[in-house]
Amino acid sequence: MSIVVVAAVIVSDGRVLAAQRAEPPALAGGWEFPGGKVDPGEGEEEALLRECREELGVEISVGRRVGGDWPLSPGYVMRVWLATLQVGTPVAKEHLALRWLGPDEYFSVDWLGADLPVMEAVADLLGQD
Ligand SMILES: Nc1nc2c([nH]c(=O)n2[C@H]2C[C@H](O)[C@@H](COP(=O)(O)OP(=O)(O)OP(=O)(O)O)O2)c(=O)[nH]1
Repeated sequence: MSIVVVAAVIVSDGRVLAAQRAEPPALAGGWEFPGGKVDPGEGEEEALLRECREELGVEISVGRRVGGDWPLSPGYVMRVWLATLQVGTPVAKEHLALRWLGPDEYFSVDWLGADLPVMEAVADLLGQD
């Protein structure tokens, strides 16, 4: 069984939230979607809510799933959901920086390798709205 990493694509006013990793050194500086590993005994949606609270200080509503299992390093998969803000404004508690990316900026940050295809799928999904 792979370890599951959950990630939220928070969409607000047509922009998506990107977060710049602070660690580990191999990933620091790269951009990702907020999230993290599901704890033992924890549900995936529960983990997503917890990570957004811990990392951004916000409450989110979880929307539709983006794709299936996105490959990370061996033994890890990432599952991704669209989300909207319910309470609060995101603050970078654990990231180096946050950026809201409009449609013309989706590919303007240095996404982690695993995240580039996710951003492409998100662009397709949001472009259909
Ligand atoms: N959260 C997140 N992690 C990603 C993304 N893309 C990507 O390759 N990863 C990788 C980086 C990490 O190796 C792993 C997620 O681990 P994490 O460090 O964010 O998880 P966590 O908050 O539970 O961390 P910890 O408790 O182990 O410190 O997945 C992404 O978009 N979001």
